[in-house]
Amino acid sequence: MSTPHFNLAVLISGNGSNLQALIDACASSALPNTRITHVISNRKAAYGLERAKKASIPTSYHNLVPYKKKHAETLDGAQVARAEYDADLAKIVLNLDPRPDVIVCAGWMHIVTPDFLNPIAEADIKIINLHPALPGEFAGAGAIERAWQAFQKGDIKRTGVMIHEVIAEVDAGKAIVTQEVPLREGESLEDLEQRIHGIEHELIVEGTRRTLATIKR
Ligand SMILES: Nc1nc2c(c(=O)[nH]1)N[C@@H](CN(C=O)c1ccc(C(=O)N[C@@H](CCC(=O)O)C(=O)O)cc1)CN2
Ligand SMILES: NCC(=O)N[C@@H]1O[C@H](COP(=O)([O-])[O-])[C@@H](O)[C@H]1O
Repeated sequence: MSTPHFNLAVLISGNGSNLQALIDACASSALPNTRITHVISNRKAAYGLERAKKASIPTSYHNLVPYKKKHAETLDGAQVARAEYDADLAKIVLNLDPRPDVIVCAGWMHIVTPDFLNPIAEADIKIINLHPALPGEFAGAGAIERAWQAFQKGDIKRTGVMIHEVIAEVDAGKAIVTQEVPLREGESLEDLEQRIHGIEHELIVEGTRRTLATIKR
């Protein structure tokens, strides 16, 4: 096999089914000459860590709680803790060898601040995120359920999935790829979630591919 030209670091917080889609894509022609060189989770119990280990991908666990405890008595402690956590997260990424070309947030449930984004941008590392909604809609956590509830109220007829660039404002970065998902009368939230997850698994690979294609070697 030719030496991979592109390195990915993947950030997760949970099951890791989107990470698995990327693992499988790197092993196929879907993401040629590309490898996942590190997985970072902010939750110890994230099953995605097991998926990474099964694929022999190095992992790191980086949790916010020790930072919150350290600054519990600090003025604006929550903000200071988050800033320190994010700065350390950037150091973890920048100390990786090989350094990633792209960081993929695949169910990463932590809002990163400029304390993370700025050092990453200075190192010319791109960062993208999977979000189960369309640009400008349902930003933040719980997007699928919020869209399903809006459909029940008759407010919308479709939702969607996007891969977008990560900026300080949550889920507001430039869309790289989007796909609309029509909503169906009588469909349960669970069934909608399954339908959307299937689309996510395809879009996270396509969004990563398009991002890698912009990298000048
Ligand atoms: N600065 C940015 N950070 C992140 C982005 C982004 O676009 N800009 N995307 C998110 C992913 N995400 C939605 O796609 C998202 C994840 C988590 C949250 C959130 O409210 N997190 C809470 C903690 C929730 C928890 O721990 O269960 C928080 O960070 O306080 C909103 C949106 C990744 N980060
Ligand atoms: N705001 C981001 C967000 O809500 N992401 C959600 O996290 C899940 C992660 O699943 P996974 O751990 O199985 O990949 C994804 O299905 C996605 O909808």
